[in-house]
Amino acid sequence: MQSPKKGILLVNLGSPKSTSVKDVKEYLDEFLMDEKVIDYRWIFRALLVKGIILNIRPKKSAEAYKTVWTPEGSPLIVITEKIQQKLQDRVSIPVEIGMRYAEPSIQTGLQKLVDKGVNEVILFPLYPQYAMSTTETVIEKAEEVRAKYFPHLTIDYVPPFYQEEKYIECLSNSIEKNLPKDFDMLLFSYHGVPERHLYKTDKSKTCKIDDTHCIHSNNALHNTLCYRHQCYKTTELVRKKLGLPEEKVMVTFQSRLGKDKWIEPYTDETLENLPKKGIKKLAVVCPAFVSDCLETLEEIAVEGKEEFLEAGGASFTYLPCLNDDDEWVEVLRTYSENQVQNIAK
Ligand SMILES: C=CC1=C(C)c2cc3[nH]c(cc4nc(cc5[nH]c(cc1n2)c(C)c5CCC(=O)O)C(CCC(=O)O)=C4C)c(C)c3C=C
Ligand SMILES: [Fe+2]
Ligand SMILES: [Fe+2]
Repeated sequence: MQSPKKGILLVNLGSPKSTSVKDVKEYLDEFLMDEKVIDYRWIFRALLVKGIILNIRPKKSAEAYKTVWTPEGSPLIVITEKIQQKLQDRVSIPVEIGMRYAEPSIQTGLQKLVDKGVNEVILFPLYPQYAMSTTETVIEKAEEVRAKYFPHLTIDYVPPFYQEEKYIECLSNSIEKNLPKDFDMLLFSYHGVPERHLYKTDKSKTCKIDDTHCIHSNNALHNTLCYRHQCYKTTELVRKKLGLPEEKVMVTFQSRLGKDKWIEPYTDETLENLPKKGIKKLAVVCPAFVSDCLETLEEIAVEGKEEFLEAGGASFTYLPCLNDDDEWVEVLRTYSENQVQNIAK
């Protein structure tokens, strides 16, 4: 038998190769044809994605990507690489990255680890909260790649860390560092998902009761797979850690696509309505994302700010994601270490 050699694979969502319409189209094709993202039967998904979305969206998305692109590439990839380097400096085993969509893919990342002699992988999906369109599709893809190309590899998955003590502490510290002294509300804007996705993964069959059930549920079967529950849980733990009153904190969901009902309240509608309710000084944080990306830098920090100020808001502060913050990298090291002892340098 081979002696075990461990390695870490950090997995994030992925970005297009470049901001060209062709590359954005190729990326969106792979992303939106994933049945865990658009969960229609293949024929209906293909009609919607290839027949409609890919004829309209790539041009608009490419323009949006151009506004956030850095000389080194997509912010999401560049930041994930920085996290990789910093984590590699702290552990004695190889660390690689893999993206669910586009390159460097999960297959590329696993191959790099295998080339370094790794036969036991700790795969870390960089999503604090579980969703069918994030954690679940990453695991499914990694298992597919493992079975096809690396049948002798063992993969351990780091579970969603939405309520883990060290993560909550780190997120709270980062918010505290960037939060202005004077603000009326701290808005937690999470990436949305179609409401139907919650029902699909809910083994307890209780999500359907209503939103408040999801938020306050103590049912472990429900809570481990309910994205809505986990977003509210992260928020509540951070709110308490920061000592903020309930009325100064709100949860919303951003980035919806298509005509289906997504989980509410929607970020864009809320940004328009808050000034009318006397909320003039707003701070916004996006904890579904560990690294800044198109959805935070363009949709929230630029578009969201504009919407809020045009609706009568006075100030809008976007609080950055954890990115390659040292305390966050240390949290990643600790959680990876929980899967395997003695990896610290
Ligand atoms: C953080 C968790 C994410 C969930 C949940 C999620 C669900 C989800 N997303 C789409 C559609 C799009 N998302 C897009 C970008 C995007 N999404 C996430 C994360 C989650 N998505 C990230 C980190 C990014 C940014 C990627 C980057 O390169 O910076 C896009 C592409 C951009 C655009 O055209 O607007 C789409 C489309 C669906 C349909 C969905 C749930 C079903
Ligand atoms: Fe998304
Ligand atoms: Fe739920």
